[in-house]
Amino acid sequence: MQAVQPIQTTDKATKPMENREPFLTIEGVSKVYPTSQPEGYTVLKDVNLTVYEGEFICLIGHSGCGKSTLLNMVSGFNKPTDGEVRLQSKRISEPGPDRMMVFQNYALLPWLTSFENIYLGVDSVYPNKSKAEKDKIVRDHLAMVGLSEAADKKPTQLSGGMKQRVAIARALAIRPQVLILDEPFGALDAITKEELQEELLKIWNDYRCTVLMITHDIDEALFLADRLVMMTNGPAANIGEVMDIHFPRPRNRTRIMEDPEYYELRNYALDYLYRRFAHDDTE
Ligand SMILES: Nc1ncnc2c1ncn2[C@@H]1O[C@H](COP(=O)(O)OP(=O)(O)OP(=O)(O)O)[C@@H](O)[C@H]1O
Repeated sequence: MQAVQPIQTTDKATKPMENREPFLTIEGVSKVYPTSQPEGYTVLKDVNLTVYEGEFICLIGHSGCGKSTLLNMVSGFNKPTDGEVRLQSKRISEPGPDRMMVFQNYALLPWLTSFENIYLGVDSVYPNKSKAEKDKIVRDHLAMVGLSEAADKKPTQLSGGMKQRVAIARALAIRPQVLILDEPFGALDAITKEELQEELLKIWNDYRCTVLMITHDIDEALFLADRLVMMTNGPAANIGEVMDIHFPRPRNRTRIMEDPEYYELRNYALDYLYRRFAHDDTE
């Protein structure tokens, strides 16, 4: 039997990787939402994370700890109260085509076809490309997610998995540097979810963009991520630990699940979430 390696975690989340420049930097980020109380509600306090180019990062933590708030500050839809988020050396202050988000509820425009939903983003980011070039980008991305046949269908004519494929194609069609996924497979059945996880890994392998993904599913994180960021509970949540996931790529689900380290990591994350940072959801 293969020897089990010690689980590598860090509480600093800024561990330097050999000779690599930080790509995305979350530095001293706090967020306070206004409330009727003068001090407001501190969701996040002093969050620090360094992400390297091409990494696949999953983020896990109990409901309400501030995961979406944190990723919304990377997307630029939300702003830190203190601290800053930088992409390369540029401070993020607003949304931009270098960072695209995919949400659990797909967020497709219901009156547009799959083709038109993707075209809309391509057209706004590449206004100087010809119609033929833009059409080709859309067709290539529909093909990438296996939906060429569904180009003319509207969201109501698509299954949940198909809608999420369109949303992923739409995000990637404009070639973002960072893909931000907020529980993208949370509403899908188990089989569709596994299919899409595998497709996402293939696409990420081809594109090599940097991925930040919120999930509630430890197995999903272990299959997809290079590192699993584990949040503490709110209020004033931050990053408790970061777990390194070293399974070789390309990943094969069966092979990973036969690896004794899989259960070591899984149990470690479960223990973190349900014992050390147990959360009373009735609160
Ligand atoms: N715009 C806002 N104004 C005030 N409070 C907010 C706002 N957005 C989020 N919150 C609060 O901040 C906390 C964190 O919310 P957030 O959605 O970031 O958590 P989460 O970890 O992503 O939760 P979940 O896993 O349930 O999606 C919650 O208590 C939420 O009610």
